[in-house]
Amino acid sequence: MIKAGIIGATGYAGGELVRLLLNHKEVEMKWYGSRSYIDKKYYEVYQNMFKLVDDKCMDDNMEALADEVDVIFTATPQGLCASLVNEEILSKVKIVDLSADFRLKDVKVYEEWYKIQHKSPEFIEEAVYGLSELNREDVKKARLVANPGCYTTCSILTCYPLIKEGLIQPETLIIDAKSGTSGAGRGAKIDNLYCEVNENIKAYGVTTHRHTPEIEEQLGYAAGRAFCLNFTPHLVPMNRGILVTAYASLAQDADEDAIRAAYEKYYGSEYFIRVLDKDVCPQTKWVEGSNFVDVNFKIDKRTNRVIMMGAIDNLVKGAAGQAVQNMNLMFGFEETEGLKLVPMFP
Ligand SMILES: NC(=O)C1=CN([C@@H]2O[C@H](COP(=O)(O)OP(=O)(O)OC[C@H]3O[C@@H](n4cnc5c(N)ncnc54)[C@H](OP(=O)(O)O)[C@@H]3O)[C@@H](O)[C@H]2O)C=CC1
Ligand SMILES: CC(=O)N[C@@H](CCC(=O)OP(=O)(O)O)C(=O)O
Repeated sequence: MIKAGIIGATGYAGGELVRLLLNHKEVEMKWYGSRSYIDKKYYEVYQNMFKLVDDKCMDDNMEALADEVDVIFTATPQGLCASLVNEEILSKVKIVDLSADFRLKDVKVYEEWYKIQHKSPEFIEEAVYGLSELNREDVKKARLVANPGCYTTCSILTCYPLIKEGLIQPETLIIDAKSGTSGAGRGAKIDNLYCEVNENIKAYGVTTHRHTPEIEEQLGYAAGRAFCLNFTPHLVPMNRGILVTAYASLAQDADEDAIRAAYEKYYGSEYFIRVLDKDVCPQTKWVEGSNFVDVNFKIDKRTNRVIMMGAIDNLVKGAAGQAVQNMNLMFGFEETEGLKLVPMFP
């Protein structure tokens, strides 16, 4: 058994990590990190943990935590992990950072989109982008994994095979994404009040959302060249779930058979990615509570464009589930351990 600690255990992503790790046969949960709830019982923060977790919340001291556990998850706001990590800590523990601190390889891009100064750029190069399906071998060897964002996970996985196989023109790519409100975290914000979200749908971060450079960077590697795309997120009145609808012009010679073959080539043997049957459009409910991503596509012959679709649970594959999948790879466990969750429906 390995010992695990979470900094930011009281947030939505941290709470989901606790739920998954309590069911993981190789992990013992040791540290429920928080700033606001130190010395309160964890179940007082999340009553669904009553009789399941008796521990108290601890502070967010990464130095002390590194002496107690084998793996640290940082499920904290942007900038925090980068401000705490150092070589001594990384020589003792492995870290899976759920924030964006180590996702972008160019620190200038990070500072421009996140509007904060990066506190430990020396670890950016070493950090492995933790999209397990694309970077499995590197994740296995990593000390520091940058867990991808929720929109980015769904967007990249939905489009990757077509870009990698040259079946679409990358510069024409437009990604429209919709998320449930848990994507915004547990903190009180006016934008997330019931009256603002219920019976409503709105775009936000148009042309400025910070997941844009992350998607561009990863899909740029697949394309073999840098390119720009349009990414527009929307907030919808659901608790969980992300639906991506992406549009791109077909490359010459790309047809339905070639596209289906590309999805099968990259995802046919993946446990967590399901390429749905022809004409079946992904729905967030079909993956809710699970670590699955469902993808599919349709060609519009009138416009010679392909519409790619993907659905994930933002808190599972989009955050905590993917973090556990990465941890499994880093410690040589079965990749699916603790994650063979059947989706909840309805
Ligand atoms: N929600 C989602 O769907 C996804 C979230 N993420 C990322 O995961 C991370 C956590 O997100 P989420 O759970 O949604 O956010 P929440 O706002 O729900 O939780 C934030 C957590 O961080 C802790 N925290 C806040 N400020 C500090 C600080 N200065 N020092 C130490 N701890 C602090 C909070 O603890 P306390 O209040 O007890 O002090 C809380 O546990 C973020 O980086 C987010 O971008 C990634 C993918 C998806
Ligand atoms: C609905 C909603 O607000 N979603 C969040 C994305 C959550 C996420 O994945 O964020 P990080 O990249 O910061 O880890 C947002 O748009 O900011």
